[in-house]
Amino acid sequence: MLTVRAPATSANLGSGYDVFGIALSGPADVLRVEKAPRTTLSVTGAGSQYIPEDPAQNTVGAVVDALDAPARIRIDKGIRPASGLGSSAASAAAAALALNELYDRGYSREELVSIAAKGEAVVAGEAHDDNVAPALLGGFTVATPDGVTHVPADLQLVVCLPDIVVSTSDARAVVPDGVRLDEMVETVGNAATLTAGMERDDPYLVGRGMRESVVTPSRAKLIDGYGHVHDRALEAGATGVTISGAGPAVLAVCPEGFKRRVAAAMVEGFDDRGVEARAFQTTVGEGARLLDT
Ligand SMILES: Nc1ncnc2c1ncn2[C@@H]1O[C@H](COP(=O)(O)OP(=O)(O)OP(=O)(O)O)[C@@H](O)[C@H]1O
Ligand SMILES: N[C@@H](CCO)C(=O)O
Repeated sequence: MLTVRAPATSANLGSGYDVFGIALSGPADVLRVEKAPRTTLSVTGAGSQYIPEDPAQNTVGAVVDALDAPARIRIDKGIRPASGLGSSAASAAAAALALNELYDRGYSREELVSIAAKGEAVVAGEAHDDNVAPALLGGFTVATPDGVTHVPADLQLVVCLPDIVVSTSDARAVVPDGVRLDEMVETVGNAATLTAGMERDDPYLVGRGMRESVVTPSRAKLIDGYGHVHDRALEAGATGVTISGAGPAVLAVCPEGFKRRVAAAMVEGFDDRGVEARAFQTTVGEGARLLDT
């Protein structure tokens, strides 16, 4: 039997819609796999009542098929589904790493990204690499159709998860079909600033580079209290705040020593609007890894 931990991830980072992602040091999913003549699945933990145990409807099923690796799989969810924290991607990434090892398939982590993305296609309808790439590689990732670029990064973060459910498909439905040239110029500038900030572990550059004015404002309407929480986090010292993935989680980048007060301000901000929320004080973290059993 093999046990694998795969982390939550935060996609987009504002200016990198469908391209940027980071691994978080927590929370995480844990998968246990052992060889079996046919695949069976059991799911426990956060939001498990909403996650199908039929392999055909779960992100890990497509990974099993892609690696031709039937197994008895137990998923312990640390990441609530429909959170904006890459819940479905974490299970897919963990399955890819675990089954590759269990069946000695010999794929590199980079190659496993597109295999894990097949799992994401099961729930999202189309394959996005921006959560599975950091879930497998860790750090900051830039996923484009030409491949994934990986940058190790060291940043202090808070993610605040309100008690609201936003499915990725609903959040994609509100994204505008096109952008104006001035909006494109602004986004390119911010995305470049963010990338330079990741290279330098600079929370001020990263925070500034997260600004984005096309996708984020459209999606903010799906998250009760988002504008207020955004402002409260900045007042508390965050250098940048945006929607994590498709939401409803909200991501804040913090200078050293500010996470506690930013986390409290974000939870209070949602509470001001009558929404329960919990905050995770975290960092940019490593990708999926095998655990000793
Ligand atoms: N192993 C799995 N873990 C979590 N959700 C799963 C899994 N397999 C299938 N699903 C389904 O995927 C959907 C959640 O995916 P969705 O992409 O909306 O959320 P997310 O992964 O938290 O978000 P995001 O991609 O925005 O970070 C739910 O309908 C859930 O039942
Ligand atoms: N880039 C994706 C992440 C969620 O799968 C989105 O924002 O819709």
